[in-house]
This record gives sequence, C-alpha cells and structure tokens, in this order.
Amino acid sequence: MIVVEELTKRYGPTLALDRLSFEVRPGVVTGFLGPNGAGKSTTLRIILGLHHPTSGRATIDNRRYDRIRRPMHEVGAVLDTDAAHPGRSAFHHLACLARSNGIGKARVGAVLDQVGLANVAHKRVGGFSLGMRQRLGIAGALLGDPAVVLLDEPVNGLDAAGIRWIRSTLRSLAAEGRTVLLSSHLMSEMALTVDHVLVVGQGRLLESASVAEIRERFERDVLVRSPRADDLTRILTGLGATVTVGPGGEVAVAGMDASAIGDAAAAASIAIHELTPRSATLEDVYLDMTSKAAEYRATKERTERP
Ligand SMILES: Nc1ncnc2c1ncn2[C@@H]1O[C@H](COP(=O)(O)OP(=O)(O)OP(=O)(O)O)[C@@H](O)[C@H]1O
Repeated sequence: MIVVEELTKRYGPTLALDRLSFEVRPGVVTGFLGPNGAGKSTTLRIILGLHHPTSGRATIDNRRYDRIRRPMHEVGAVLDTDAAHPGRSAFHHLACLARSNGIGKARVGAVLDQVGLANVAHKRVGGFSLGMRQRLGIAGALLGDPAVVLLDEPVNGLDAAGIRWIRSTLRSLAAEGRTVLLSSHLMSEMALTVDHVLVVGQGRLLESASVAEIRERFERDVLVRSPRADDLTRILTGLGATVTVGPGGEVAVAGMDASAIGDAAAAASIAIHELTPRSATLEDVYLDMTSKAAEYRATKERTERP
C-alpha cells in the first residue's frame, strides 16, 4: 500500500504539489491521472525517494523509500523507457541490474519470458522499438518480484498491440495481489486499463474513485423514442422523472433508469422504439474536473496577488 500524506513540493516559485493526499491499495490497478504539469511525475519521484518533498510524506507499506533495505524486492518502477544502454543486449542490461541488486541470474530469464522478450534477449537494446523498450523497462521493474509496481506514462506512444499487452500485464500483476500505480494524462487510455483513478490537477487531488463509480455518478439520462411520446412524457413526469422533449420528438428522461421507463411504458401499453442510457464519457468528466481546477487556481492566484 502506498500512502501519500499532505505532500507539498515547491520548485522555486512553482507550487508543483499542494497538500496532496491519497492511498493506493493492493490488488487493483490504479491510474494516476492529470494533465501535463499536474504533478504526477513529481509525486512518483517523491514516492521513489528521488526528490524530497517541501513538506508531507510518502510511504510504501509504512516506510519511506530510503528506509527500505532491498528496494528492488519491494518496489519496481519504470520512469523512463530509455534507461538501458543502447549498446547492451536486453539480457546483459537485466543481468547487470540483477547483479548490482543481489538478485540471482535465474530471474533474468524468468522476467524476459514474462514480458515476451526471450527471443530477442541477446539483441542490442539500441535496435528495440518503443514497445520493446517499454517491455524491457517492466522486466527490470519485476526483477526483484516486488509487491509494488510504479509506471510513469507506460502507454504513451505505444501502438494498439503494445497497449493491449500493458493492460493485460498490469491486470495480472494486480490479480497477484500487487499494488500497481500508473500515470497518464489521457483518460481514454486509462478507462480500459485501470480499476481506480486518482485525478490530480494543479498539484491537488480532484478525485479518488473507481472507474465504475465515476461512470455511475455521471450517468446523464435515457433517450427514449416512442410514437406516443406525449402520453409517455405525462406518465414519466407523474412518476417523478424530469422529461425534456427534443426537436425530433425524442424524449430525454433524467431521474429514472431505462428498465423503470420500459416497465412504465409497458404497463400503459405504449410502444417504445428506442431506449438508450446516455452517460457523459469519462473523458468529458475528466476534462470538466481538470479545467475547473485550473480556473480555481487562476482565480485564487489573482485574488491573493498583492
Ligand atoms: N525539476 C524541476 N524544476 C522546476 N520545476 C519543475 C521540476 N519538475 C517539475 N517542475 C514543475 O512542477 C510542475 C509539475 O510537474 P510534473 O512533471 O510533476 O507534472 P506531470 O503531471 O508529471 O506532467 P507531465 O504529464 O507533463 O509529465 C510543473 O509546473 C513543472 O513545470
């Protein structure tokens, strides 16, 4: 479990993190989401002890990263896909990492198999595609069989097959009970990959919820088409729904779900030609949240300026 408490980070005049707090639980894939400059990399770097917070703290299973005796056995991270020397083979790169962290050579073969690079193990990393370098980064992160895996923008620039591979790999790591946190600035990439999202904007936590919760919360209305739209509108309004009739005679119903609308129509023998629940896309919700945070920050800075 990763716990971030009241984390604040200033780089000179820039407030990168503003009392950010959240928890990342094991067994689920958690997405750390926010627009460029929101503070995602800064947070990951602080969790990994690479940067010091101005105040607040980040712990992994109750310890700060620099107190962990054998870090590769507890936390695997990929911050940069170009971490391997281009002249080395994948095997050589991983063998060096393993040796310097007291990990047996047998793990090198095991992780190369796990990420699907066994057949190119002895090829130079310089000739690898972005997808292969990403796999190699993940192989390195898994060398110590860690309970916590952190990935910064792992799907950035990957093709569809690469994204599918990352998704299934992260799902199986979480299913093994590991804590998996990955950052992204694109909600569309996250929606199919993660179970839980932490949304940050301007260094603050804007949301911590499961993807299902967010979808449910922002479910908007149900579109209904019926040859007896007027009668149906009267019945649904009587049942407490808010009904808006569109220009083409279609009816948008809020406050009632599709099955209740269908039952009410059937009870009155009203034919239904279409019944479509409409939700705001996760992308809409995310853009709305982050743009509100940007407006709030701009207003706050204007009013606080002497
Ligand atoms: N070493 C640094 N020195 C000065 N400012 C920095 C430094 N690192 C980050 N920042 C600033 O802190 C803020 C947060 O940056 P950070 O890289 O953490 O955001 P991010 O969410 O990871 O963005 P991206 O998606 O673009 O990687 C930004 O305003 C950035 O310019």
